[in-house]
Amino acid sequence: MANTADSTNKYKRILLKLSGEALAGSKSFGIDPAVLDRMAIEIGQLVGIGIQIGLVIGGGNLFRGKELSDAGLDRVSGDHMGMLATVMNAIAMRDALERSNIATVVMSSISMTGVVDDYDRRKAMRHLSKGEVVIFAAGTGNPFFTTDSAACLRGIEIDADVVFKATNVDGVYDSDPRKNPKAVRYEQLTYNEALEKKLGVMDLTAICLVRDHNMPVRVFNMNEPGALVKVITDRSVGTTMLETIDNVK
Ligand SMILES: Nc1ncnc2c1ncn2[C@@H]1O[C@H](COP(=O)(O)OP(=O)(O)O)[C@@H](O)[C@H]1O
Ligand SMILES: O=c1ccn([C@@H]2O[C@H](COP(=O)(O)OP(=O)(O)O)[C@@H](O)[C@H]2O)c(=O)[nH]1
Repeated sequence: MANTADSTNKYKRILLKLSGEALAGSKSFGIDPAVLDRMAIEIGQLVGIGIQIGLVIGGGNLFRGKELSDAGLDRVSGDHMGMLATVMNAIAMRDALERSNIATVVMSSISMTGVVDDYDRRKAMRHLSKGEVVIFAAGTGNPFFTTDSAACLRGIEIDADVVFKATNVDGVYDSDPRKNPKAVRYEQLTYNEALEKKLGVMDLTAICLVRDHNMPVRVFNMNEPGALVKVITDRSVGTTMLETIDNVK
């Protein structure tokens, strides 16, 4: 793993996963420019304190392969559309970051010459080392995967200290908090517990990947202003998924 930075900075390099839905804000489809700008400002605050950021953005605000397939489309075609949706979100985020004067590169798992760069791990590492934000678009490039898996994969590849999954709930609960108001949030949770209990906050493929490579994951709510800086500086925010429970406070 990348070395942690000085004592004021717990993390040197992170992989941040934003769901596509988060970009839609209060709308059910598309991109809310105000949300994009808020996220760009928060990402800029982390860049400002020297944290290197790899970003994976979902596509659920535009297309999801499973939903298209439920509506009658071929699943692989639907997944291709879902991956292209993540590229559109990545371009929108690059635009917002660059308007905030944050150097940003989009690297796609599916070639799109002249629009975004191809994914190349070594080039990505060089951009990150220079303090540029790298947005990894088009998921893993393969159908039947999710952008959570892509985030875990890229996080491991770029030697991130941690994968942050920004979502619309406050962390991982013992059951779905949107269905069970009495659900209890975990502060920490082992990968195996999440797998055994089939906790639905992240797909099982992604959890197996982080477990096998011992990559910590922190799940937190991005809907409140300042959430990103808070989760970086306060370890009690959200839920940390890791190999064994760590009692050091
Ligand atoms: N045990 C759980 N803890 C937390 N969230 C859960 C759990 N089980 C299911 N969920 C659901 O997971 C969702 C967050 O996952 P996310 O990937 O951001 O959304 P989506 O799957 O809609 O793209 C929440 O909206 C929540 O309802
Ligand atoms: O490696 C990947 C990543 C994503 N997708 C497709 O892209 C869609 C959008 O990604 P996701 O559902 O993970 O977005 P999020 O829920 O995070 O917004 C998925 O539903 C899949 O159809 C895919 O086929 N392979």
